[in-house]
This record gives sequence, C-alpha cells and structure tokens, in this order.
Amino acid sequence: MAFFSKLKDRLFKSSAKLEKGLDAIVEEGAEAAVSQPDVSPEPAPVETPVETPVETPAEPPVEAPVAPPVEVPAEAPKETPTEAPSEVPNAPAQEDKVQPAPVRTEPVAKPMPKPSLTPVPTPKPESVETPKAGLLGRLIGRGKAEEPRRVLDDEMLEQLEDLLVGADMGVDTALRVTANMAEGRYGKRLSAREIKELLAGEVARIMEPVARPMPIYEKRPQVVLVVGVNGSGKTTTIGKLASQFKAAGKKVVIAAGDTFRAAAVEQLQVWGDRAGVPVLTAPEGSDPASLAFDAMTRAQEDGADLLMIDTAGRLQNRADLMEELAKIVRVIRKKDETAPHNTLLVLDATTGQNALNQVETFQKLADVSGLVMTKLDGTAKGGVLVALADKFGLPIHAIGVGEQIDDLAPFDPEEFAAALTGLEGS
Ligand SMILES: Nc1nc2c(ncn2[C@@H]2O[C@H](COP(=O)(O)OP(=O)(O)OP(=O)(O)O)[C@@H](O)[C@H]2O)c(=O)[nH]1
Repeated sequence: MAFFSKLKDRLFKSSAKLEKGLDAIVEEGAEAAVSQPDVSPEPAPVETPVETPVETPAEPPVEAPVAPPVEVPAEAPKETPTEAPSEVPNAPAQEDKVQPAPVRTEPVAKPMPKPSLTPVPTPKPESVETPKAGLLGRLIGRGKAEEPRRVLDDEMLEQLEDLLVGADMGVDTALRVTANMAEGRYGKRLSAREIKELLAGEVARIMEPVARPMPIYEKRPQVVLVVGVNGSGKTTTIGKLASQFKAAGKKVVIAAGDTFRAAAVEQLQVWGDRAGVPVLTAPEGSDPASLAFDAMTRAQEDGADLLMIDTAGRLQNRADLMEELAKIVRVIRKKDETAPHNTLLVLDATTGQNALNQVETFQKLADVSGLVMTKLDGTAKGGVLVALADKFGLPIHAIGVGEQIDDLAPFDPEEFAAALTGLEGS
C-alpha cells in the first residue's frame, strides 16, 4: 500500500471530520449547480452585459466584487516543494547522508521563524477552461457542472473557521488559514473540492518548514534524550526509532531512565528485544542520572552511534522532574559536554490542544530540539499539528501512526495536508 493511502487510512478520523464538514458547508449554501456551469464553452457575444445573465437566477446577491463564473483553478497552487515520499519510512537514513555539524554549533533548541502573521498573497488564479461535461465525463464523475458551489463570503469564512477550530487547529491558526484561503477569492464560487485543495495548500505551507527528520551527527555516541508526559508514547517511539536506526546500520544503546516504574522498564526491554538493541536498566527507584552516566560509559566503550535515554514524565511535581532532567544532563556532560545532541519531546495527538501546553512546559524543563507526534491514527485531533507548527515552529521529526514497530513515519507536509483534508491521492 502506498504510504499516502496508509496515512490517509490511519488519519481517517481527522480527515473524515474535516471532509464531511467542508462538504456540508458548501452544500448548505450551494447554488443550483447544474444551472451554473463553471465556464460557458461558447464565446460570449459582444453585447453581453457585464452583470450575471438573467437566466441564472440561482446566483445569490454578493456584496464583494462579483466573481466571474469560473476563476478558481481546478488545482490549488502548490507552494511547497515535495520530497519523494518513501514507501518504507526511514528518516534517520535520509538525514544521515547530510551529516550536519555537531549540534552545539547550531541553535537546535531555538524555535524556527514563525510564519508571517499577515496573510501571504496567494497567486491569483487564472481562468481555467473547463471542458463541457459530456455524458462520459458525468459518468466518470468529472462533470464539474455537477459540483455544488458556494460563494465565499463572510458567513462561509466563519463556518470554515469554526470547522478548523473544531479540528483542533486553534483559533489563531484557523483565522490565519481562512484569511489566506480567502485572499483573492472573496466573492467567488467554490466547490468543496476546491476548498479542500486550498486548505491542503495552506496546511502544507505552514507545515513545510517544520518537516525535518531527526538530525544525525558525526558525534559518537549521539545522545538522544526523550521527554514527554507519561503515556504519550515515549517507550514505543524509542523502540520504533531504535529499530529504524538499527536498520540504517547504526549501533544503538537504550537507557531505561524512568527508574521509578518497574513496568516502564519492562516495557522498554520488550521494545529493545523487538528492535534487537540492548537496554540498560537500574533497580527500581535508583537515580536516573546515575543510570544515564553508566549508559554513557557503556555506549562509549561499545562504540555505539546512538544512546537513547528514556525519562520519567511525571508532571505532577514539575520541580522534581526539572531537577531530575537537569541532573541527567549534568552527568552526561561530564562525559561529553556537547550532549545531549537531541532532546525529543513526544506528544500524544489525541490530547488535542493540551499538546500546546505540554510543549510550553517541556520547553521550560528541557532544551526541546524536536517533536514526535504519536497516535495520529484514530484521532480526530490531527489539526493540532498545524497549530503546533504555526505557534512553535519546532521541527516535527516523525509521526506515530500505530502500535507496531514500523508505525513511525517521517513527517511529509503535503501528504499530511492531503490526508487531513480528505483529498484523494493523485
Ligand atoms: N495507536 C497508537 N498507539 C500508540 C502509538 N504510540 C504509542 N502508542 C500506545 O500508547 C500507549 C502508551 O505508550 P508508551 O510508549 O508506553 O508511552 P510512555 O510515554 O512511555 O508511557 P509511560 O511508560 O507511562 O511513561 C501504549 O499502549 C502504546 O502502544 C501510536 O502512534 N499509535
């Protein structure tokens, strides 16, 4: 199965929610579609008045400049370059070719520049000559004249905003996205598909700057600290990443740093076995920093490429957690002052807007350098990724789309946008 279909399949709850909502918005205010073909195939007679012809009474009054019958392109403008999506996700291997300089030479924890607050002018769509929908066209579903269309006005924009807020995009992002969608199109008649394409284009534009695989450095061992609240998917993500790194030829060691929960340690051992990677553990209740130090020693002795350190995620006592994370960092820096080279924050997509609070909290506790978003399968809250990208600009290294070892994919903005909005892959 192509990865696009898999992602769309897995994101079905988010996509179904947006897709149905968009269809309903257009249908609700749609004009009589058949009497409103997109484009008159006949050249207009010279004496044709500028106003809407009398024989199209279904056109509702519009306050804004009246749109010509068709000015909306059949395809939304593609503004973001696409990397060839990989059937088998392998983020580490991709990045490995680049081998960037060690992490401390660049401010990895600093948020990337935020997208501009002002709507980005969208290229004005050129008129598209839509061929007259013949019987064959209608039979195969290409009859554009059959599509319900609705004039993009304030009421429709408000409905779109509400829909996006309901899909967990957050108010600020939803307003920005709809403003950009309306740019140059206000008063025009749009079909549901055209709106989905516009929305997908906007989402992809916001997501493109943050879609970055986890950087791999020449430093050995590269230390990856994994943080996040309990249950967000840290253990599972470490297992999946370890498996992918190993498949890419890397020697990996895992440290089970959540020493307070025996079950967490056992679970990590199970994932280590699955990935074929050693997991260093310590007795329940022992000092996680001491384990991290031992793991660092072992990883150095073994010539490991990567050391992945799991951590506790108890936010109930932030001061303790902050001290615990700070101590882990202090001791591993005794071995390598540039460590940790990555601090991954694992977020559970099903928590919706709460994910935004978690980013703020963990940015105070640790130097978060990138995000992994888990449980994107089976949630209607996938829109929160757009809000996260828009608000923080932190790189999204990968997304979790299931509980199996292979269910971790590099983040592809265009595929995500298409899957989120319910567009078919082409
Ligand atoms: N559907 C789905 N489930 C996931 C995904 N990632 C993790 N899970 C599940 O989420 C639950 C919690 O995952 P863990 O990896 O144990 O989370 P954790 O952050 O390590 O939690 P603690 O061990 O309590 O600290 C498990 O049942 C996982 O199988 C994902 O991408 N999709």
